[in-house]
Amino acid sequence: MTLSNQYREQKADSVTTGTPSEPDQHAITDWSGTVGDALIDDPRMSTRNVNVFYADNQAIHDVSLDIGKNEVLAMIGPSGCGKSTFLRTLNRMNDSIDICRVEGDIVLDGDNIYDKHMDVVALRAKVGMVFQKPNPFPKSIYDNVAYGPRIHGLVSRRAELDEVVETALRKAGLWDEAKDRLDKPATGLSGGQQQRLCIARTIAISPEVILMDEPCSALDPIATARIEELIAELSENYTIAIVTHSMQQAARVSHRTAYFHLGKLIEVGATDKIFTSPDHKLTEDYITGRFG
Ligand SMILES: Nc1ncnc2c1ncn2[C@@H]1O[C@H](COP(=O)(O)OP(=O)(O)OP(=O)(O)O)[C@@H](O)[C@H]1O
Repeated sequence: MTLSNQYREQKADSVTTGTPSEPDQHAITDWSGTVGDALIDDPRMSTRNVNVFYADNQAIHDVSLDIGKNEVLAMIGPSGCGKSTFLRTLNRMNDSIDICRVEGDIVLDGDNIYDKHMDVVALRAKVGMVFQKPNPFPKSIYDNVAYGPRIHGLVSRRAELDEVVETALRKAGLWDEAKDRLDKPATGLSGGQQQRLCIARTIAISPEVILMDEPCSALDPIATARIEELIAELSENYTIAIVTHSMQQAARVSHRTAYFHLGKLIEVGATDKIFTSPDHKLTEDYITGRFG
């Protein structure tokens, strides 16, 4: 066989199999389970043997992970590894995707959140979510924050509602900037202020857990720093799980870090350890920038 024919055959082979002719250094070859401290004592939320499918495509493989009380857990990993999919299972946001199927146990306060008797509206009040792009309602600043307490019937009198709104805005670090314009449209706030408003909206219904899916990706460095400070303050009262593409951000804000790769939870541990001496080669390759 001539060299050029050999090359053509190799290339055809790599195209039909979808794999490069060199072995993929980042494939998971010797899978023997998650490395590190995925399970902890007295967690706020527990997930066991979670598998997630989009039709026939399995996006999450057998993930078992606990999230502690007053803990900030960062989820990192290359694009498409399943971070957002896993995060969204924690308050059943995936329910809105017809082709999505979740298997396994996810427990909050002793209840499996996928139990058929689970009240999903009540669940989402306990497990709130902040999205990548700030998404205030087209209403006033006040009404954005008051919306949740009103629909969940948490307050009966206007004075009580005023107090809930003020407390949530204070906790979200937005009170001083917003107090003189509470009746103005929320869409008039800057991007960073809108994201803090969305955090205030989440806090206003007293959740136990706050899920954050790349909450700073649409923000400038100053607004990002403000949200990161806020995450540290909020962790005194809430459990926070955050998906981030920024390893610096994960290192700055989280107590524990979970590294996902091709839908598997490769390694979990104290953030300092994950970023200085990870045990798994794939974690090391990712945090040292060899891929991702
Ligand atoms: N709505 C959907 N329908 C079908 N497949 C989906 C859907 N959402 C995600 N997936 C698939 O699930 C896998 C994991 O995607 P996911 O968005 O959870 O990854 P990710 O790690 O959060 O990625 P990124 O960092 O790029 O946001 C990918 O293969 C993706 O194509």
